[in-house]
Amino acid sequence: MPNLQTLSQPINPSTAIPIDSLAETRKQEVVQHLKQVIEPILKNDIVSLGMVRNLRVVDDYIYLRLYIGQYQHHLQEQIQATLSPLSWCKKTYIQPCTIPGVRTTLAISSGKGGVGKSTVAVNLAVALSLQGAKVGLLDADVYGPNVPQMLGLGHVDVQVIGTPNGQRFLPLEAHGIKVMSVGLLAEPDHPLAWRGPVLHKIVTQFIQQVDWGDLDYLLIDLPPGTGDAQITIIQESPICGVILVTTPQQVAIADVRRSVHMFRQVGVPVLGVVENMSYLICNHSGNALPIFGNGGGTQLSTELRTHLLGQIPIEARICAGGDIGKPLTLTDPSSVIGQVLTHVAANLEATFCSRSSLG
Ligand SMILES: Nc1ncnc2c1ncn2[C@@H]1O[C@H](COP(=O)(O)OP(=O)(O)OP(=O)(O)O)[C@@H](O)[C@H]1O
Repeated sequence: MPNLQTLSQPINPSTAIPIDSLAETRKQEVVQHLKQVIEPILKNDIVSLGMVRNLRVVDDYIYLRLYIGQYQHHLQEQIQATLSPLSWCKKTYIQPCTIPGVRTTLAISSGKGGVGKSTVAVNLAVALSLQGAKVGLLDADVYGPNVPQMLGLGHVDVQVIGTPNGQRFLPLEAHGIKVMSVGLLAEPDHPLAWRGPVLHKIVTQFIQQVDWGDLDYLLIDLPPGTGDAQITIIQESPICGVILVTTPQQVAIADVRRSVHMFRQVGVPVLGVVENMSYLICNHSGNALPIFGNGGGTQLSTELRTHLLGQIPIEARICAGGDIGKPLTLTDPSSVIGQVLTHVAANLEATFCSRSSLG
């Protein structure tokens, strides 16, 4: 183990190189080596994919967290092999972070509340499921957990079961999608008044302690914004990418910009932006009316060099579908939201294609 005392000494007398600067140089060297490890399905290196986090070099030892899905454990051996030529490195400690049974974890996020993040999450889960994927939806929106209602689930007591790995929450099921929500852990109609370390502990347990079985995709519906809760969830989950939801108006766009910077700082790839409530089709003229402004999603995706994944109109049936627990993508896949999210789901399948390429 490294001599932790050296951390408090700014100078290594033998080399006269400041310890901090030596560690930083070594860290950069490690990063360059790690960039040679390519994830075979995503065809990109594990650093750019945000799979390596909390990388530290202490003395002659390397520590890192590796955020992986089920079936990516082989990357650990590759990392060890890639780092073995570093002559100064006595040992690499890899802490694998995974959600048991889950191949691909994706987050749905928004800069501000009420823009339709949960609506998109629920309908995207349905679209993926209609394409044959096994899908789970984790409603981690501690400020407004609406997913159970949007999928027609009333307030049911969550069952806890014993597994070889300890006690686990049993997810509910709706329309073929496995569902777990922070809202189910609280009294109905009561706010979830968790803050600081308590919030951190509960959210961390919540992410790790659900018995999902085998899933191709776990979608995490994040709380809106860039506060403590979001950062904890992002840091504790093996999220492979995030889809941001916004409305076209400038205040919403400004908040999404902040979110994108947060994700990039933590190293989570932003897959693209879905613009919701983009326009309203006028019953009389049939024209598209840009109620919340025009071009915000396009402007944002150009500015932040990310993709505009689709534009969803304001439609009463989307709202009604959420209220009665029957997502419009399920009841009318040819609706605009159905088409947009089917297209997004097909792109996700093409990118993460877990079923076709892995056993
Ligand atoms: N395209 C749309 N057309 C009509 N109504 C919509 C549309 N998208 C969302 N809604 C409605 O807007 C409301 C807010 O949507 P939703 O709960 O999905 O937003 P959210 O961003 O997840 O909110 P929160 O931040 O509170 O979690 C809901 O009543 C939903 O049915």
